[in-house]
Amino acid sequence: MKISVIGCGYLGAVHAAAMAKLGHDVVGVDTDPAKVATLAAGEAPFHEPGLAELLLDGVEGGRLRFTTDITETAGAQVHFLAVGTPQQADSDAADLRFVHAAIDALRAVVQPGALVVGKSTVPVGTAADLAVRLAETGASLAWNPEFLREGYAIADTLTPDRLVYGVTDPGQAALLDEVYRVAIDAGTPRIVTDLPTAELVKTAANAFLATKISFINAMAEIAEATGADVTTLADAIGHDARIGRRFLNAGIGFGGGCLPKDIRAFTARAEELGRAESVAFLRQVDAINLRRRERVIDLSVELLGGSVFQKRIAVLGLTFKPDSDDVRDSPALDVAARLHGLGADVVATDPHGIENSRMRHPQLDYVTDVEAALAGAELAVLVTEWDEYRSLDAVRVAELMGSARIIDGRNVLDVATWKAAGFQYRGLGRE
Ligand SMILES: NC(=O)c1ccc[n+]([C@@H]2O[C@H](COP(=O)([O-])OP(=O)(O)OC[C@H]3O[C@@H](n4cnc5c(N)ncnc54)[C@H](O)[C@@H]3O)[C@@H](O)[C@H]2O)c1
Ligand SMILES: O=c1ccn([C@@H]2O[C@H](COP(=O)(O)OP(=O)(O)O[C@H]3O[C@H](CO)[C@@H](O)[C@H](O)[C@H]3O)[C@@H](O)[C@H]2O)c(=O)[nH]1
Repeated sequence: MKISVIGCGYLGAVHAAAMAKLGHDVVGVDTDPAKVATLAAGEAPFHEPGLAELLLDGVEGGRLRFTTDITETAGAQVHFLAVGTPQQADSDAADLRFVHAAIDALRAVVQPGALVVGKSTVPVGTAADLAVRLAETGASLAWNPEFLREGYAIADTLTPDRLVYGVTDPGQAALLDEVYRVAIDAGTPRIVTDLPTAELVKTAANAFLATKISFINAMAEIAEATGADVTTLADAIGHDARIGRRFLNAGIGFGGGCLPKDIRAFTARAEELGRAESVAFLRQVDAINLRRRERVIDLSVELLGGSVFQKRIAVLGLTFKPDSDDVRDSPALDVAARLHGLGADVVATDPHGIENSRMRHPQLDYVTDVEAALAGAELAVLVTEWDEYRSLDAVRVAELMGSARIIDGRNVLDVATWKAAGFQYRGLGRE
């Protein structure tokens, strides 16, 4: 099938490459010429395991190309919309200007009978507005929200947990079944519903995930006040299948290009709908999450005897999670910048996040080698749980550092081992 993908950032690049892998004839469109040049060369513009191989395979196989010219999408039967929906600069609401620009551009080229399929995360009600804007073209609109996780994006796209179609007629669902034939034949559950439900499924899923993380981080705050251990607590409640252990890892909290902005946009949309109280708890979810970053700063001050000023601190991790180079709303980068702001001599390291961090915070010192970051540091702060930081040898780290102090901002180190190596250890909600 001929498919176009409008917007080839994180979601769009992965989706285009995956659609080509499924045998479709795919053209990806983006307004950023540098990104298009990279993608057209079969290279990944960001770090995502497996993406580069998939892109190269598609481009060399002739099933995948990229362009800045939207008129090249004219023959497509299905146009996926994957442009960004960031938080507005001056409010919590989603900025829909890229969605509107893409729909306006598509209006001029889309053929009657074609299907435009929204994948971006949008406030509930957006799709119905867009359908009206498209009506005169003879094309129709469906919504097919995306649930991929960075770091697992390829597998999540090729073999998703579920497919959700928001449609206005059964023919749209049949066409989407053809797009996802491989997953459908493999038994992937598929939920066919209306436009607002499909939009809301996505928003609700991210709100739930964020709430689960803030719930365990709230328990971490109580654990800190009582000497309880939040990791043991998570293990214990997680054995209850109704609760489940996943997404109960306490630490410095959630970041990234999705959960933080999506819960804020949901709150803003609920206010517009006159339903502010229904999701008022999401303000608490956000506040708990941001307080965990403060906690790392407070612990740093405490461990360093009352001030971080001119103290050398090694910050291990910059990305919002491992296996990604994404530093959008990253708690790790935020902690590094705040410590620097307090006058600490911060040396930050990350396997893949330095380039993107430097663009946002050029004032920080970055080193690629973790041992170089640790050398002579008075405090180490582990804030992204990359495997190479989880597996650090405590005795070797103690030798490298001037003094053995560590904050485990992701609760991934073995407390007994680090204490045995002489460390003053602080986790979040434990020890
Ligand atoms: N990143 C994820 O893991 C993920 C997962 C699920 C859903 N989402 C949602 O998908 C959407 C995209 O997220 P992202 O992380 O890929 O964002 P992104 O910022 O990485 O990518 C957006 C891309 O759209 C391009 N663009 C903007 N306007 C355009 C236009 N008019 N025509 C063509 N291209 C245009 C930009 O140049 C950019 O490359 C958001 O709504 C996000 O919430 C993202
Ligand atoms: O127990 C946990 C689990 C996650 N996190 C943090 O939560 C954030 C988000 O993690 P994750 O959800 O794995 O990353 P994303 O790639 O942002 O994926 C989320 O956002 C996407 C965009 O909407 C959705 O498609 C995904 O389903 C949803 O999981 C990261 O900072 C993690 O460190 C925790 O602090 N504790």
